[in-house]
Amino acid sequence: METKIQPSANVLIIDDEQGLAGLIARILELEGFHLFKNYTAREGLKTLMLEDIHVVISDVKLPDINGVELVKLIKEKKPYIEIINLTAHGTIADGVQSIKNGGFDYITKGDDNDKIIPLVFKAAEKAQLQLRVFNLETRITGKYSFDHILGRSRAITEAIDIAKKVAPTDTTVLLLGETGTGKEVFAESIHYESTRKLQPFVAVNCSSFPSELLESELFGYKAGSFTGALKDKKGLFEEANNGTIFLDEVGEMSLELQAKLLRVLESRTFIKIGDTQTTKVNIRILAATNRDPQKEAEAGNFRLDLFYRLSVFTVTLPSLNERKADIELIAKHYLKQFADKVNKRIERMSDEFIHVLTQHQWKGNVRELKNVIERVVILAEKGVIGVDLLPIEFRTVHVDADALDLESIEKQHIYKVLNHTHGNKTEAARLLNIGLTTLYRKLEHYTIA
Ligand SMILES: Nc1ncnc2c1ncn2[C@@H]1O[C@H](COP(=O)(O)OP(=O)(O)OP(=O)(O)O)[C@@H](O)[C@H]1O
Repeated sequence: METKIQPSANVLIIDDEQGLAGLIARILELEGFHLFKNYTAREGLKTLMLEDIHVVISDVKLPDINGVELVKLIKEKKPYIEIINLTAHGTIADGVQSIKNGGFDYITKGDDNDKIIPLVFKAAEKAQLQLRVFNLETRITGKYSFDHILGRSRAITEAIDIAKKVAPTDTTVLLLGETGTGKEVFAESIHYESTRKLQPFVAVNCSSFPSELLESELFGYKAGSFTGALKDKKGLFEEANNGTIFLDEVGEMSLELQAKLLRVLESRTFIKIGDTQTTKVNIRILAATNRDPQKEAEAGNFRLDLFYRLSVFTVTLPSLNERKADIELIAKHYLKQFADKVNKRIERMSDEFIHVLTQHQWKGNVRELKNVIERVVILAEKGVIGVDLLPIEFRTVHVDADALDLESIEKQHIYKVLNHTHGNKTEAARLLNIGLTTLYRKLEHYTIA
């Protein structure tokens, strides 16, 4: 069967070695693909944000993030992109994990060179189709609108209502909330429900760059302004022109950079590194922090004037512990999503499972819950999800005031010790000063998995 691609299919190669990657790039260019190349996962993720990439070919061994893990990160952000991992000879496990993480396929370096062209054609065709569907969904049904934010509790619906009101305006919004509470999800929804929705949405995590690098990322530079600045480079503020820029972890910016950000907020102008003139942009600024900005300002880590500018309109997102009523609904949603993804038939979660989820202290909020459900779906072998699939730290015993008989206390104590050893039974038996077989017998007796 003949595979057809649009001449504009974009392929990003992420590899810190020149050899094979260079060769693949040349071959693919001859086939009509448009090539992008980065040496680290971090640079690659940035390219993905700015360009309409269809296929990523990534080495597994990258200097910053493992290429197999990168598959997950890319799929989370841009599910329509197809990823092919380059694995080393004899590391089949990496290839298998890559596909489990949502990768399109993998290629063993050196062995599979003849496979690469047909594979990239197939991946590009699939990705282009997916991108078309994605764009339609996004623009027509508003997939990134507030409707996909999960939760019916008062705490979250109030936050949604406030954010919906500010979305169509051009006002700067500061999103506050613990890690994993959905600040980026809210920022996206605000953008996609604004008049700028067909323009770029650029998200920058300010904590993932050292200060000087963040400055050049945000503002760009002129050729010759420092060693290595071979040609002019646009910064992210310029890339986001006419659209929205989301500055995540804004509280992590250095004080010097905060002063420059203040200028952008006040006049929508900035000076590129090495430039003598100002550049003007038309952007909406959304920012987020999981710190208390007032306290940070008082401690001298956050400029007070910047804080006032950013907090013209704040939206505070509730932690998951403050909206426990939503836990079951969110868990169900992700259970279905992950089960569909791996083609598993899962009927329901047991009552005990839901109870344990509701009792848990969710430090990582929705992100943590989502990860737990993904793990549970991978491990599930039956249609009903039980607590035995949860990590050990979830299976703490809730002390019932009436249950003070010796057996209950022994059960609680075993749980506690297992928690302490992160599930390591040999270590737990040693601490309990009993034999391993005895521990197993007790675990079976008390139905502790
Ligand atoms: N209300 C929600 N409904 C559905 N999914 C959510 C919700 N809140 C968060 N998530 C999911 O949880 C994960 C983390 O969300 P997000 O990145 O928006 O959090 P964050 O507050 O920006 O975290 P951080 O401060 O660590 O950057 C994402 O996968 C997101 O899809």
